[in-house]
Amino acid sequence: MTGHIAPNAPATPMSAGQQVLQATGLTRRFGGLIAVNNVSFEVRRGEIFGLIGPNGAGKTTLFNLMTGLTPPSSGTLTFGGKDITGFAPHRVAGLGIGRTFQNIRLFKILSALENVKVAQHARTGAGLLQGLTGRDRAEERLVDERAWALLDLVGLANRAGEEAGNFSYGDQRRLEIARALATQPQVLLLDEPAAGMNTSEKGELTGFIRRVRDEYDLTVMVIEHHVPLVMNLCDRVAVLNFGELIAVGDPASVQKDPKVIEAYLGG
Ligand SMILES: Nc1ncnc2c1ncn2[C@@H]1O[C@H](COP(=O)(O)OP(=O)(O)OP(=O)(O)O)[C@@H](O)[C@H]1O
Repeated sequence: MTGHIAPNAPATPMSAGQQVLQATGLTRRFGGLIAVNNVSFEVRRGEIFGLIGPNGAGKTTLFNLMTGLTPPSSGTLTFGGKDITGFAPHRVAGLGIGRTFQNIRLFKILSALENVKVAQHARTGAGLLQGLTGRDRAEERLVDERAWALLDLVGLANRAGEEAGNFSYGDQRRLEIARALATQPQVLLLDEPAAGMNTSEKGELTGFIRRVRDEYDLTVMVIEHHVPLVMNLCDRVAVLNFGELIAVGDPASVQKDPKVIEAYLGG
């Protein structure tokens, strides 16, 4: 593939299986509600790490804590051994943690290609206008080449000129992933990537996420309600319930855990 984007170089080189992210006692209160309660876990380099739990369990809040969108009430988060607790979203993104959102956040009136290009310029510090007009020709050519490569990866290169708002949910979610990859992450956080997808799109998602992980040398965290997909896709799964982490482990053991069955999976 041409125009492959090298992932961010970590501050300290990390090898497969080594811890990339570490949450220690992460807690977030909203008034009297504890949305995330003293959560500790680690994510290892190269793994696909699932996050499941009932509605309102705190999954998206945990992603928001990990990407700087919401500051924690207490606890710490390290990335590649560096303490990033309380860092603003642009700093977290700049260090190499990219994400997609549960509610799709594409620029609906921009084309697929423009959406990816804007994200690349956001990474290089240029604003939206510069993102669309470019700063110099050499850089613009590189940005263009990378954007096409990303659209190719997510299967949308033949629709590069179409407005994002016209795409199906499944295509919009794939475009969001291309846009997140344009920020050159080492870790990619996917918030409900299968939401709104039809059965065949869901069926293709596992292979697609694995391919993206392999091709871009990523670590992936994924929130997903579709249990068969999570169990098939993930190397390890964490389960939240009322803000608390009630289980972490490989899919088979998590599925058998009585606490998880009672809270989420049902009898
Ligand atoms: N900004 C906020 N202000 C107040 N309460 C919030 C805020 N964000 C989240 N909450 C509350 O925190 C709890 C956890 O919400 P969160 O969205 O993280 O859960 P979730 O597991 O992602 O749910 P879902 O599966 O439905 O998306 C919920 O009770 C929610 O209402």
